Amino acid sequence: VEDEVKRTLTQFMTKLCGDNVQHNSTLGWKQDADPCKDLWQGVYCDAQNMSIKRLLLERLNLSGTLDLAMLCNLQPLAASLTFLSLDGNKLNGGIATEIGSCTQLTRLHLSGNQLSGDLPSSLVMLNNLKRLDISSNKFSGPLPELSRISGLNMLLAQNNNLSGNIPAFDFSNFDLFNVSFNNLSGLIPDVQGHFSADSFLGNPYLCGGPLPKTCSGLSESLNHTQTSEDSKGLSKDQILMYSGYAALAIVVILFVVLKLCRRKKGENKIEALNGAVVANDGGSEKSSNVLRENKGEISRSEFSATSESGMVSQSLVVLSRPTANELKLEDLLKAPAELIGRGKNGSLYKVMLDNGIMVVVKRIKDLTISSIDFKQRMQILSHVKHPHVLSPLAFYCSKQEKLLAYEYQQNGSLFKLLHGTPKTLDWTSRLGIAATIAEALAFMHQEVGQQGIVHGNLKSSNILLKKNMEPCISEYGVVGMDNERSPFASPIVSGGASEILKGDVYGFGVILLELLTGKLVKINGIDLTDWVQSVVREEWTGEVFDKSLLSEYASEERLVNLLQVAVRCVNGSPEARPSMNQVALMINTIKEEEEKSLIYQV
Ligand SMILES: Nc1ncnc2c1ncn2[C@@H]1O[C@H](COP(=O)(O)OP(=O)(O)OP(=O)(O)O)[C@@H](O)[C@H]1O
Repeated sequence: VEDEVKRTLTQFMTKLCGDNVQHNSTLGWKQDADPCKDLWQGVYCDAQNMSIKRLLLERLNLSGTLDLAMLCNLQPLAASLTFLSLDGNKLNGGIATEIGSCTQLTRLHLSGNQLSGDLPSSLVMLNNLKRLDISSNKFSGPLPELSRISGLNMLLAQNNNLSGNIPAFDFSNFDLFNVSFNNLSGLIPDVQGHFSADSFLGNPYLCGGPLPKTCSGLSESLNHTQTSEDSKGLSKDQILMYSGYAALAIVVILFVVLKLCRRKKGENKIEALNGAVVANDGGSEKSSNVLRENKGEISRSEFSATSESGMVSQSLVVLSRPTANELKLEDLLKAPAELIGRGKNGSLYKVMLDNGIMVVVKRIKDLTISSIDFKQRMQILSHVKHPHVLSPLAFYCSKQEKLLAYEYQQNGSLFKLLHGTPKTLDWTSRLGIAATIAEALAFMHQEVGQQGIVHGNLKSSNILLKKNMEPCISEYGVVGMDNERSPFASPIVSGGASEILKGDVYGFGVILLELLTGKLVKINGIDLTDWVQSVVREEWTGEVFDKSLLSEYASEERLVNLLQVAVRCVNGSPEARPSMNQVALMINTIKEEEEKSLIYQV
């Protein structure tokens, strides 16, 4: 790496460290070392041309100043940097206009700092940007016209001080969008059913769907209110408007009270129903009905789906639209169900709905999790979408019964693909699955891991194959809902979060071993992990690999590279395991090498 780049990076880090002058050398960022060849923490390079691709400096207690101008003014860096993450530090400063020169950036993550000032309009020049996270800072001023960045699929800007209108985004492009708890105003552009009120809450002057507040007359009075902020007295219009609100509030309160009274009645019936279900669990096998008993007693209206995504209620809460738009608890109650699994976390039913859609319903076995925790967890998970993580369609929660509905994946699981017959999974597909799952898991760890929501039960039967045979992780966050020390019980995880995440890293390592060896996790009582480790110790590494991979001439070098990643993941001590982010990067490098070699072969 060129001296100029090294110098700029060390200066950039010195500024990030602020008063903590020792910090940059403990992170290995030394002028006399090489960022790509030596161990500079958080620096990831392109192995081919030794250029800096990613700077991932999350949660390192950096309390200095962010100087993006320094980084983006240096051509070689600006031309290579694709991912910059400084989440969860205590950085000051802002986003400099020069950010517009870092044109290769696909991800910019700055959440959880003390950054302030306006967002520069040069952000719009980042044509490659896909994910922007500036949440939980002190940014102010308007949102730039980010709608002009066509590939942007995530914008997290919640918990700032942003003002002005929301640009006219095409929300169908977004997996994640949140601007809640700012000072934004005006009409929300059409979200086309993609996001719920949660993404916009806490902006007193924002109006229109999906917020319950309509815009009629409000924008006008709002402009008026904002321009005459200093004037003490209320205008006639404002008095009218506020009295209108007061009347509306009274009507809403009356409505809620009425609803609660009616629901109380309904609840008793549901509890009775659940009692029957729980009691029936042991006996119901094939072609039973998940929740059929007593259904005659229940009137239709009491089971209508809650229309607000993520709202807490006794009825079915629909999380995923449009797939589950019409899904009602009643539909699940009356549909024929087939028991397809009884794992340690509960039973799994395949349910054919009236409209022909097939869903699976997981009945969570452990009922010690409180309904509040369960609902809260579902709320959080419903906002975190990744194309390779299966989101629940809906959930149901009462004291005695917790259900989760997912779309049925007819192509089965990775377990079946690897261990069923015929075995058809070639090396390129296995490497592709490993890379996709690693990236999806790294994403989930980044988005919800710090809140203690991990997969908790990662295994090949929980990796499902979608219609296009692409893999996805199912049942993310279902485990760990039970015991009292559940990470979720104390969302403020201090220092323990990464430990919890390392359980998933282990589970992922075992999946890698299954992909590489083609063997079951337990064969005649012998643990696959122990077996692989003993064979590798004896230096018979070649013996480990699935014979079918060797016979298709898969590169042994890359098999060994992937095995090394797997062995690091299943290390006995959690702290020695890499993070999922590091795992994803390592596997991507192996995959890129594989792809290059294929091009040469052609
Ligand atoms: N959405 C789905 N579509 C199709 N098959 C599924 C779906 N979810 C799970 N399965 C499959 O159904 C079977 C039973 O699933 P279940 O979750 O009960 O088993 P498990 O993973 O062994 O148990 P547990 O997760 O409780 O430890 C597994 O083979 C799994 O791959």
